[in-house]
Amino acid sequence: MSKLRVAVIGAKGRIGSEAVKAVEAADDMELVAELGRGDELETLADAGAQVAVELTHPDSVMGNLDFCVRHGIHAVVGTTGWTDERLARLRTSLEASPETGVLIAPNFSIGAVLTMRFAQLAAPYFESVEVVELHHPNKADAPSGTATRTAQLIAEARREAGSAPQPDATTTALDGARGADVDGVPVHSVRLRGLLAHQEVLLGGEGETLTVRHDSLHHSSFMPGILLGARRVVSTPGLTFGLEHFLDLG
Ligand SMILES: NC(=O)c1ccc[n+]([C@@H]2O[C@H](COP(=O)([O-])OP(=O)(O)OC[C@H]3O[C@@H](n4cnc5c(N)ncnc54)[C@H](O)[C@@H]3O)[C@@H](O)[C@H]2O)c1
Ligand SMILES: O=C(O)C1=N[C@H](C(=O)O)CCC1
Repeated sequence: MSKLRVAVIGAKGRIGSEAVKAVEAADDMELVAELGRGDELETLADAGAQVAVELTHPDSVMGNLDFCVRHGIHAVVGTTGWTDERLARLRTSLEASPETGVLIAPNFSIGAVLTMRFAQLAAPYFESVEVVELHHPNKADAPSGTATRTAQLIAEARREAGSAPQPDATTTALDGARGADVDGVPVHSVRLRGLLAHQEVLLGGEGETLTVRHDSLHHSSFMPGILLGARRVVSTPGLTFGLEHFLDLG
């Protein structure tokens, strides 16, 4: 069977360099291009890439995806900073290339995907829910893509269950003290040397609390998700948001 021809954009970065090694080590894949900042995107087409793994920066991702979609190159995207407006632009460009698939995964680690699912399940059963995400200080965006998605899923679950607004008697607060408001869920961002990517979802009810915590301790935690994404995206046209759609979580 022929190998899947995979390119990595952002190949010299923290996660990109790990992705290069993971693709090289995968028996069913061939690494056909490694692009860094300033490299010509035409290289992707010249190399015959079927899938581009996009791991760059929120300022770069839209241009890179625009090229991929226009050239029918499927994409697996880990870069964060997604807004409704950006997603709408991407959906519009995909309409002109209906056979192309793009997977955007706020987090490729199975533990983080499960954290999101557990939080979503638990959220309607507790009065209070807050998200704390903790990352290395070189991260460009806050809150993290994972925390933003987690908060959105929590808010959706609470809306569907008809949950009351969260109790919060705060009338005086320093700017930022109560975190960012994502769909009514407070999200707090910590940036600390020594950390990689961590998240806690704190849930509180009468006389009890529940904490769901996930820690990515090494970039290798993201690799099985990236490889799975590359294998699946080639037969999944259109936009898929979240790795959970490629996992059988029941
Ligand atoms: N979804 C996930 O599971 C996951 C996990 C880790 C990181 N990330 C995200 O991936 C992105 C990269 O993270 P990082 O920690 O590796 O950052 P990084 O700064 O270490 O690496 C990014 C690399 O991309 C390069 N780059 C920037 N613009 C480019 C362009 N136009 N073309 C080619 N290369 C370009 C940079 O020079 C750099 O080498 C961030 O958005 C981060 O949040 C996602
Ligand atoms: O290191 C990063 O940057 C990460 N970004 C993603 C996010 O914003 O959620 C995933 C975890 C690592």
